[in-house]
Amino acid sequence: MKDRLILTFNAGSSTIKIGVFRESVASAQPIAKGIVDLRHDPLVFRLTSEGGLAELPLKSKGEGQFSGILNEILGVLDTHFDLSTLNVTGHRVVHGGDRFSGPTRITDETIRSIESLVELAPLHQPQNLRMIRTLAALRPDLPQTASFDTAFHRSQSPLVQRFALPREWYDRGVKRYGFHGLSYAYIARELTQLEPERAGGRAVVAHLGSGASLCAMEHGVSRDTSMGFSTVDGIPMATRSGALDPGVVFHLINGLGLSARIVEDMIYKKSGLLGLSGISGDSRVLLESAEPEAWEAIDIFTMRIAGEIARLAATVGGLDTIVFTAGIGENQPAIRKAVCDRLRFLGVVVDENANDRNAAVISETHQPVTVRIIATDEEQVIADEAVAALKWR
Ligand SMILES: Nc1ncnc2c1ncn2[C@@H]1O[C@H](COP(=O)(O)OP(=O)(O)O)[C@@H](O)[C@H]1O
Ligand SMILES: CC(=O)OP(=O)(O)O
Ligand SMILES: [Mg+2]
Repeated sequence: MKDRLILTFNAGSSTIKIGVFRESVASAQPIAKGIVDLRHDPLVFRLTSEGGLAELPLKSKGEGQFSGILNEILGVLDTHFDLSTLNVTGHRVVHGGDRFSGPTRITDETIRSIESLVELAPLHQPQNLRMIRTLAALRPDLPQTASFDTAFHRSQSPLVQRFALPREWYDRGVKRYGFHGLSYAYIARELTQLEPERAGGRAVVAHLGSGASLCAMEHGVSRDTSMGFSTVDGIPMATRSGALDPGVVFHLINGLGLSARIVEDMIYKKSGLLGLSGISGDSRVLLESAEPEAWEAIDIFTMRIAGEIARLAATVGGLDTIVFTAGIGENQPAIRKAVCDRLRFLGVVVDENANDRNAAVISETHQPVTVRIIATDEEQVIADEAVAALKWR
């Protein structure tokens, strides 16, 4: 049988990640990965495959030229793989609202539903849609599927999903949805492989990337999460504030007369590590910096993460496992240690040697809480879901 290829697109707040997979009976087999960091100028497409790493400069500039970027990426991929054998393209779509509790094949009608959720995820949803539309224009006969970040959290109870607002708003969709679900689904799968009996038991997973959130799981099932209605809730991130007293927003808009758009832009794009440090939203830069503001930003970040882990442990009635994942979680020992040191009172004790080596288990043996590092793979989940969604029809 001729190879059938699957392409995945994951447009996050700062990067576009691409996966190339071969369809197989068991699951999608990865054959290449690519990334474009939208913060870089000029843009470079870094493609890793069996042949090694290729760094390919792109002509299109910045986020404004999204279709151009996508066109160039497809051109590059076509020279490496035979895209005529492409069977399906799977997309990460950040917000699925109440409508989508699992992956779906994309139709004009699903596009309209995804579009109606743009306001709820302004950093992501428009990019996800542009990807889908550009591909539909370039390859109208190619099936496309959507995998939703919100879907994994549909197992949460109304106790967790409700805001303490008048009840009618919940019925009108104003509730806590949660995000990074594709990453959490992957980690839940890995925990099940590692511990088939209990899948980590009562676990808190810390997905720390440019966007960052935490998820409390019981045996691999989502029970609570730090991101709520939108991707700005929870802990501070690279450029997002995280949870903020709504009184601050009223003050800025009603008291100081700033426009809602300016305040929104500040909260999503100029706050978090970037706003606190005044230097960078990239934790790698802050950890290298000698400026006190850089260290204060990191201290606030790790304190808020530890606080959220303690809250999430209360939702699931204790803590057996912490998992660190995504760019920061997988690669930055200093941040993991600072978080864990604040959680000693819960039985979290880090083995510094293991932590410095980014080992798979970084807690000391015979401690109540196992602390793990697991590299996440949203692309694998998108590819597997794409194959499944095609079969359902
Ligand atoms: N070795 C590393 N490689 C990539 N990112 C890293 C590394 N160490 C720390 N990071 C942090 O992780 C962030 C990217 O994480 P990632 O999970 O790829 O995020 P996203 O999907 O939101 O773009 C970067 O902004 C950076 O601050
Ligand atoms: C939901 C979200 O914040 O995604 P990302 O981390 O990819 O920006
Ligand atoms: Mg991401």
